[in-house]
Amino acid sequence: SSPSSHNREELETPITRFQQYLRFKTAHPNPNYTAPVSFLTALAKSIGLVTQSIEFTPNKPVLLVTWPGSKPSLPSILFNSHLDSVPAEPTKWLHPPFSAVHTPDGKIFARGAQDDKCIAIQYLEAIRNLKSKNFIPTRTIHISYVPDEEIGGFDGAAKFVNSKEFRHLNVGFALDEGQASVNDEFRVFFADRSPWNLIIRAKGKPGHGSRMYDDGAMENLMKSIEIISRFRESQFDVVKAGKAANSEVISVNPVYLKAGIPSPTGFVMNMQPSEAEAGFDLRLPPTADPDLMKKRIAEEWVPAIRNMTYEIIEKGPLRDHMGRPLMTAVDDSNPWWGVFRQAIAAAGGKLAKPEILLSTTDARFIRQLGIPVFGFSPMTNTPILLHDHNEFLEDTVFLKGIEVYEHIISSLSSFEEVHST
Ligand code: MET
Ligand SMILES: [Zn+2]
Ligand SMILES: [Zn+2]
Repeated sequence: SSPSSHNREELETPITRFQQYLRFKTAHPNPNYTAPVSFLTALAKSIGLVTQSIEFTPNKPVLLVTWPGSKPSLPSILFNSHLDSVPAEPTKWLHPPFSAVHTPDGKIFARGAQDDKCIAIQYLEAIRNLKSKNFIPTRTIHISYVPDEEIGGFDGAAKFVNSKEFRHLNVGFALDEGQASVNDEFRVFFADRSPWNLIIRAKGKPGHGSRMYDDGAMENLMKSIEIISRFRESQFDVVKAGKAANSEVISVNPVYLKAGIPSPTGFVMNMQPSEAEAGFDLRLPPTADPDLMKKRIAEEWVPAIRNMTYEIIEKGPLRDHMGRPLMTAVDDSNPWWGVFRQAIAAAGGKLAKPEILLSTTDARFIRQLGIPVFGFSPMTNTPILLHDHNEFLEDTVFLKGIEVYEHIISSLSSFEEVHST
């Protein structure tokens, strides 16, 4: 090869490959999927892995990377990550969010550094290292890179897991993204909370801004907001009293308000509008009763007598194919739990008590099939910055994660005792 390409190879490291992947503009509402899929395909091929790109929705590819095992009849292990990112507000960042600046103190700044482009590259780098140590997997290892997780996954993971292609993978156990840990213990997640979007629309009597009267649209909406705030406080109090983790209660947060009569300078100030709308992000832990929640919304939060309508958009399943809450067992009934725990120990890591994830991932679609899944992103001593400004990951944490996945991949793929799921 030419001297310049030789130099380039020497300059390429796991960190620079991570930076390259971070630079693709994968933020919604217009994520670029083509470029990162080409990049990952080339990277996987350079390691000697098999790749396949499938479009279940036009222009929304799922990239599947495979390392065949020596006993391909055994259920396989799947490592999932999503290609897309949430948007970033560049003016509020120290470094441009898609520049992947590596600072002298070792931080790599980028939207997606934690959520979840780190694991995308770590999976491949771990396999590269295992291959160079001549490790032969027993079970087949698959990596999936899916689109649209951040907007619900319906054109991504949801379609993928319900495809014949997915059935043919014969997945016995899967890992998906987790969340950073602020201390030195790795966190592992056995369930997600399920997201609901609640939209409340109020109608009411319009009138002069100076008048106080009943049944105005704003008045009606504000009453709902007050009642919802009290529910929010009751849930938060349980957390503050130390009786439950944040992820074990029902959260509800207002995410938008829409009302008022626009004027060239802002809003008309002396008119009470006849329509008002508010949007809420709700998250239900797997133990929550969805019917009770719906009754509460209908009877307490948005009673029809107050001239309001509402819409609940359930963004994903709450129960599996057997009607059970979507939770992966973290005891001896799940043999993968022991294998996973031992792999973390072998990597010199400490594991925190298994948790429910505060937010939501594509893992819920895989769990719905009855396949055990853990959420796991190896980031210790790291502030939790997903969806925040100045998202970063430290180089040493990223590199340690590769080592952790080497242990995980080798342990899981060598585990032979479970012959069916
Ligand atoms: C609304 S589906 C999940 C999207 C994103 N991962 C979240 O937790 O908000
Ligand atoms: Zn994510
Ligand atoms: Zn996210």
